[in-house]
Amino acid sequence: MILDKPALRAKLRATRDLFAAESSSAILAPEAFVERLRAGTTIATYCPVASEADPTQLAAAAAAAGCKLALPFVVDRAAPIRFLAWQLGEPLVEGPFSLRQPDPASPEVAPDVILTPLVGFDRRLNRLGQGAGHYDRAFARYEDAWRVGVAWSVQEIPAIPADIWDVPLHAIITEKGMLWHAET
Ligand SMILES: Nc1nc2c(c(=O)[nH]1)N(C=O)[C@@H](CNc1ccc(C(=O)N[C@@H](CCC(=O)O)C(=O)O)cc1)CN2
Ligand SMILES: Nc1ncnc2c1ncn2[C@@H]1O[C@H](COP(=O)(O)OP(=O)(O)OP(=O)(O)O)[C@@H](O)[C@H]1O
Repeated sequence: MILDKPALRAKLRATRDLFAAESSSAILAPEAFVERLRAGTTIATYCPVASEADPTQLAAAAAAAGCKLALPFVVDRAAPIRFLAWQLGEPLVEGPFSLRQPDPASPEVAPDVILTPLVGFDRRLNRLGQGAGHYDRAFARYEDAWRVGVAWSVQEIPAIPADIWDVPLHAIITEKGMLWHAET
């Protein structure tokens, strides 16, 4: 079992690249996800880069349910991300790490649901991210938000080595469906 996070990240990114190159699956919105969406609440989604799973169908389901959308805005590794209001189809600007981001003049919003990109996950809903702590810090700031990871099923490994600051997810959605503990 690989225990150090940088080595795990490299292995999982390679697995993800291979899977995305060969597969034409899409991430669809599971019923249990749609049922939890409430009109007027704010859902943070993300714009996928490279071989990341695409959350567009989840964001579209949220918009159809009357939710407001937001996207993360990142300046660099050190600064925390901020969630800015955004609507499907609204223009994006180039950001660091090849990201496409919302207009920086958009208002900052507090998300009720955070759709979270990830590099790896395990069945206990631990996640491994990019290593900058951007989502770990967002989870600490918005501790009441519903934390939903979005990934390809091949990104699952038996156990993610968790550090004390790692906050587990409430649910993970892959092309195979939603993994969650119903009580959360
Ligand atoms: N699509 C997307 N948006 C996101 C994230 C993400 O992981 N994916 N973030 C998550 O925190 C935040 C941005 N933070 C990031 C921090 C580090 C790297 C990074 O080190 N990227 C690597 C390449 C990664 C790869 O090949 O998958 C690099 O640029 O070398 C990327 C994003 C917010 N927005
Ligand atoms: N709540 C927090 N406040 C400040 N720094 C934090 C917090 N949580 C994590 N960090 C910092 O973020 C860095 C990255 O952590 P880690 O390698 O666990 O990220 P990750 O699991 O890849 O997740 P992420 O997607 O959030 O980057 C660590 O240096 C850690 O100290």
